Amino acid sequence: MSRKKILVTGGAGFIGGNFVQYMVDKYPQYDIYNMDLLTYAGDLTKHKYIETKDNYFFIKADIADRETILELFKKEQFDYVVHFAAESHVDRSITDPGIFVQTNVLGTQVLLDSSRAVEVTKFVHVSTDEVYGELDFDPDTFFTEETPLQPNSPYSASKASSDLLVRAYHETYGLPVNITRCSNNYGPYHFPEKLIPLTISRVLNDQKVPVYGDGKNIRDWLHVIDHCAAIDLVLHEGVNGEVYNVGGHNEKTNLEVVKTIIKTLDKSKELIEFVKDRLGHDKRYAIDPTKLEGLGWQPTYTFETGIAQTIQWYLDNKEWWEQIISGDYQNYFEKQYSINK
Ligand SMILES: Cc1cn([C@H]2C[C@H](O)[C@@H](COP(=O)(O)OP(=O)(O)O[C@H]3O[C@H](C)C(=O)[C@H](O)[C@H]3O)O2)c(=O)[nH]c1=O
Repeated sequence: MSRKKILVTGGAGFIGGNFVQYMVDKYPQYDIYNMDLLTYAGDLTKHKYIETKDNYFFIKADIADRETILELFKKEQFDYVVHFAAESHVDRSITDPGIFVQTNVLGTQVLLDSSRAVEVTKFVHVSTDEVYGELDFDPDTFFTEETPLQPNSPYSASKASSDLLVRAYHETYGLPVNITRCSNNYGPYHFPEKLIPLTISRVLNDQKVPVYGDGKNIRDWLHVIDHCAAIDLVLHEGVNGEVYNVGGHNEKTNLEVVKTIIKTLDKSKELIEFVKDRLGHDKRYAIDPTKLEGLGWQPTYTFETGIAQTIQWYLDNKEWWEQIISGDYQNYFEKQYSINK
């Protein structure tokens, strides 16, 4: 039997990158193709260790480049596609929504057409709980797979649009798909524009941490490795056409998260700086993962164990994030900071 070919889009990013490493290690019998455009959030230095492995391949390409992608699919005849590639930062979508439509919506449609052309065995579309909109602060309410889509930001609207295209390709053409919708991920290689790595890196450098609004917005934190295990499970066991929510049952206010990091690093709360709120800032995300648990998934990290491991990782891998924050990122941060001031 020939070896299975798995295409992972966005495998130079945070979640996709962790997934590529997870799959290369776990499945020597699969060939893992990491396809990424290497935009500002993509970096290959994280893959040094797997680059020497026989079952890892890298392709630089733009998912929205129809001709190139279709040609590539015809040449490689991928068996499975796991689609992470996306513009993912909500703040950036508020200042520059166009690229989110181009990559997240158009790019997904190109991949769907290409997957149809070579009749892939499975297309897993990695999405987000933000497509459901926001919950209020009632702790007994959760997003389920039946919650209507009510995205609020240009980012979540672009992800909801791509989810609907994936659904439509299943309904119309019978493409074997799954959609996964995760809560907020954290862990190694998280790009420092996002709350947790931004806080860790700034606190380590004794710099102020901007907290939007009153800091009471709630996110449900999921360790990236638990997320990778969930996607692996859905890839192999997911029922075609189904959506699976992935959440860690770790709801925290942003202020709790920031204070935990400051305390763990033994720094002062004076570093917290309350700034203007994000436009259309969703109040609360929380996921009911019962359906996925039915396939046998359980998170292995609590927020407490996961954040301790993550902080330690950032302490041990200063070189990785220092090289990022000293580049173009600095301009981005200053611009964003002045918007929020
Ligand atoms: C960057 C930043 C954020 N925040 C607040 C805003 C949010 O309430 C919370 C987390 O923000 P972040 O931008 O890290 O993540 P979300 O906007 O929740 O979205 C993230 O989780 C979902 C599931 C995805 O799908 C997104 O791709 C992913 O970026 O902290 C601050 O208070 N200060 C800051 O400097």
